[in-house]
Amino acid sequence: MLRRFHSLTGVALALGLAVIALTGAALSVQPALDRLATPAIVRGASVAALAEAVAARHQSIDSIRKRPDGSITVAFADGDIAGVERVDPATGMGLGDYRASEVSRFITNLHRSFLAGDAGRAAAGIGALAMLALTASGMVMLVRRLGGPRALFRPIPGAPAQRWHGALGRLAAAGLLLSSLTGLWMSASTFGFIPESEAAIPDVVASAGPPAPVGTLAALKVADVADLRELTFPAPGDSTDVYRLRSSAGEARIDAATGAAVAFAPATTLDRLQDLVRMLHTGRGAWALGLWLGLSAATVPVFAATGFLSWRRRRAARPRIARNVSARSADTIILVGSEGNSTWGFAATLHAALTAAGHHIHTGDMNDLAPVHASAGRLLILAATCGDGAAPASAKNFLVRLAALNDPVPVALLGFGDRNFGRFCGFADDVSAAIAAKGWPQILPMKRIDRCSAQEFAQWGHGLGAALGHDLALEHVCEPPKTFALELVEREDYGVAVGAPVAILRFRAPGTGAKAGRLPSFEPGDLVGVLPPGGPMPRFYSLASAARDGVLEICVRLREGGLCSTFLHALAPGDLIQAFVRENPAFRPNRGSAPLILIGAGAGIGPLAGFVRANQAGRPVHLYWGGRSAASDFLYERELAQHLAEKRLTSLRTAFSRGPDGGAYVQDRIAADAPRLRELIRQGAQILVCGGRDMAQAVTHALDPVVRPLGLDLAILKSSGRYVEDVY
Ligand SMILES: Cc1cc2nc3c(=O)[nH]c(=O)nc-3n(C[C@H](O)[C@H](O)[C@H](O)COP(=O)(O)O)c2cc1C
Repeated sequence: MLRRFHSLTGVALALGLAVIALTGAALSVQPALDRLATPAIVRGASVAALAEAVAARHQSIDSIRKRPDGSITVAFADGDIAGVERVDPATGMGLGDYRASEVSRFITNLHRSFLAGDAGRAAAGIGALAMLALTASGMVMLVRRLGGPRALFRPIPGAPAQRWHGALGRLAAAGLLLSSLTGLWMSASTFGFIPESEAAIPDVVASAGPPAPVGTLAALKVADVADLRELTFPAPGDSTDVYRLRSSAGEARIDAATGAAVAFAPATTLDRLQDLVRMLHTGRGAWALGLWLGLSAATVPVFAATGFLSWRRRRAARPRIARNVSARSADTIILVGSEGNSTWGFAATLHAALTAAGHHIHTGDMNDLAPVHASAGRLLILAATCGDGAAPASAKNFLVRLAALNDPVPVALLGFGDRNFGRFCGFADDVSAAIAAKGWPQILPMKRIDRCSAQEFAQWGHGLGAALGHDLALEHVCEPPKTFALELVEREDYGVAVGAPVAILRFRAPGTGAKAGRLPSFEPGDLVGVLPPGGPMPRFYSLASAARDGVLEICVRLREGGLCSTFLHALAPGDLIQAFVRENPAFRPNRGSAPLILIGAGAGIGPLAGFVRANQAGRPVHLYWGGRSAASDFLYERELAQHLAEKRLTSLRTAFSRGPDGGAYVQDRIAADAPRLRELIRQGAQILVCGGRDMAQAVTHALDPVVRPLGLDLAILKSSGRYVEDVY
């Protein structure tokens, strides 16, 4: 709901908001430029002295004014010549004619009203309201996505556009909130929604005596130029007229003969508030604030672009759900937990079949679970599993939200997973346990779907139909992922002598010269899905290279009876495969310069070697890796030696299970290095683990006593993104 509002409002108003923000950013530079161009006003100079100095140079003075840019101007008449000049606030010396900048006036009008009068002013006001709502909703979404306010400064997962959108949001939110709130106030004030100041100054009668020199008037002697807004002189020759002094303290009438303040209306709280809001919006009188607001505003076009790209990407990746009614009017809610979107395809099929059977269906992310869903008759949850039994992206907050719900709803839960993983449908199991603990009624027992099986899905559909009292035929046709061709250009073979063949395979896009294809964008740790001939389901491998390396590199262990690994191991240079890339932002080094501890075994070294290769900043990187035999399967041996020499890799600890000294495992090296590792973790190190499940488990056992003395445990490190795994 919130995301829908944020996306649609952002997409609809992007252009208008970009105009307001860019003109605002341009205007924000003005206070800093003014500060450089205008002599500073030093507290302590009296208005009387300034007026006297100015009066000495002109026959008649209309007014002395402090402009919003901080300059002091004088409107004068010398015989037939009338004009406005800038003066030095300290001496009253003339600094030349005052002329407002046409450019600045144009930009101001564009900013305030799109050059379209009152209608434009109203549109600008609506723009300020939209900016406020977008900033607030964006921050709420980011906090939810990262797992709470304390996690707000964690690395943001997702595609580059999404990451930029969130990261800029964190930087610019405070400035944008301030600008939009104050802008909204000023708009409301323009249209009379905020009452005018009620302070009224009483009518006065002047003493009508001979006017005294302006420099001698007592009430002007105690008025400071720093507080001056405007001093209007009495009309020449009219002895009943008075001086009118507007200052930050209020408005006064001053007798031209006696110099006494004959009337005074102090500034009201509303006046002061108006002044404060204007200063906070424009930065006038606070140039550093102005620049900060301007920088925040300048990010808005980048927001518009990255937001639009993320929105288009989401729309393109997910099947369209036709006739998706609002949650409030639905009798059935379908919630989807998906990382790679295939579960969304199943949800679309289920949505269409139930709608055709006469139901009113609302389908959304599992993350969107809300109290309003309890008013629907039933909840159907389709939950995929990613990582090692972990929640997929669109379901990361589900369990927390579920815990906060009280009203029971009948539920049917369908898990999507792959039997080859250790925790088959592990996340759906967690959801099932949480629902059982709440005591919510179950429409059907939980079912697990292996590798997107359309038959198993259809069977579940029959069961659901029976529970609902009508037929339900779920005929789902799995959309094959869009693949591209890759050509093997190089392979290195290891481990044959120790009975564990592993190959490093390097691919590039086929074609040469002008016909050369381009690799899609990817980073080490992302996944490549390979479709083996005759196998409908892709097999995923972690990438050891980045697209900028010019090759797509993977490390593949030959598995007995493994369709895909057998296929890949049989490839010769020049052979083609069909593949697609899937981002895996959860398994990446955090940004920054904190040390990295990379731990892996066997083919798990692939992405770790990629992280080392990508370390151009000389960040401390420590690699722990386990193989079978140094002579047979020391993967990347030469490359790692070079990285050590180039300081891309700080240290390398290897363990070989068939070593001459009886053999050791990577967890043994960790245990032996406990003090060093503890110090690195104390310095904020991030740990990235890649390899088989057993190795990963042994590593957690070895690391636990390392981190405990620091008052940490692996769950804490995991929740803050400092312990991440890619386990298979
Ligand atoms: C990186 C990765 C990790 C996975 N981990 C598991 C797992 O731990 N348990 C499981 O049953 N399935 C696992 N799977 C399989 C997915 O759950 C399965 O392919 C599912 O259909 C994906 O649905 P989605 O495309 O909607 O995300 C994993 C898939 C990938 C790509």
